[in-house]
Amino acid sequence: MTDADVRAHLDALAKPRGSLGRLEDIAVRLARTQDRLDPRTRPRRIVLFAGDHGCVADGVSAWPSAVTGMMVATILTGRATSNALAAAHECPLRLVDVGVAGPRIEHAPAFFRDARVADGTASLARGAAMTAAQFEAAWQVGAEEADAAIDDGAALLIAGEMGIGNTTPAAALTVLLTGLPAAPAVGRGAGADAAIVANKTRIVADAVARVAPGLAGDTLGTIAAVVGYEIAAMAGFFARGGARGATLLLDGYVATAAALVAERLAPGSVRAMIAGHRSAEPGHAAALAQLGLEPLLDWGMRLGEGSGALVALPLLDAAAAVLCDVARLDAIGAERAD
Ligand SMILES: Cc1cc2ncn([C@H]3O[C@H](COP(=O)(O)O)[C@@H](O)[C@H]3O)c2cc1C
Ligand SMILES: O=C(O)c1cccnc1
Repeated sequence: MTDADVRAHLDALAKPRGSLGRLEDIAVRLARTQDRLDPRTRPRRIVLFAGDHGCVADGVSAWPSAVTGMMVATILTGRATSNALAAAHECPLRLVDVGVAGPRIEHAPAFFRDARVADGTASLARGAAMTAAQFEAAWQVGAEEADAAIDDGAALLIAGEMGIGNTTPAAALTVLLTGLPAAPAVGRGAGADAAIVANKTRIVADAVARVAPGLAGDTLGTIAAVVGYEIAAMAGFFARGGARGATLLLDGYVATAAALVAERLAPGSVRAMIAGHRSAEPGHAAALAQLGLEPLLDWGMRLGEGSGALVALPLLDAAAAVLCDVARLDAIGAERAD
């Protein structure tokens, strides 16, 4: 199926040609991700992956690592932004601890999974963030989550993340995998001031300079040196979900860094991806451009947790509804005048 096939289908519906404007472009993209003229956005699922980052001790975030655990606890009570938006848009949510550093959750609800690979990464400022084996373990957790969602019928998948410090590995991966210099790849994350941004920029530049020579020879090991557990899990989630024919709706800068990893290690994953929005993080545009993706929204959002993808989700519902539920012009007895 080609773009032209989807356009021909849209043009045969009971409406003037092109009258739904950009919604028709979104419909084409959605249909192509599932290779069908009647793509589905339901059932769907958002999986939030949580992890901590050793580099927070090196001063890359405005927030301490303990906030990751606090937000995990908040998500478990159903009162985080991600819970609110997921509920608003009827998207079942799961939460997976793949590398949080704090105490383990006890007596968790069924939507939580403890799949902790380690108690946070080592600092990418001082050496490898994780080993190749740890990367593969986290990737596998994400792949299992995609399998479980698709086995339950999900046609559309969103990955979200919670991990104080994770815009630093996201920037390092963007620099490593797009060639963007460190300065335009590094932003304020969850509210870093100018001094933190300067320190973060130096740490990202140094880490990438240290590991980049290994990229061609040991791609997985090089990525592992600057990744985070939640990012590795999101990459495995995307690679498996895309391979099994689900639509992948991307969130912001951190999720897109995972998408870059997925595409590098499982080429072709990008065919399943739709970019929900462009984050306020300055490197996001370059990361999306590397993947050839146009964001649906550009609203200055910079939260993560899958929030931008969840806000964009109704646009895909609208595109699917048009493709699936609108009558053909010939079926109502009319002829084209346009
Ligand atoms: C209360 C709170 C809730 C969040 N939800 C997502 N993030 C987002 O901000 C963090 C990344 O920014 P940085 O790299 O600057 O630390 C991640 O946890 C990300 O999910 C949050 C951050 C905070 C503080
Ligand atoms: O765009 C993102 O993914 C993002 C931006 C700021 C903080 N956390 C995540």
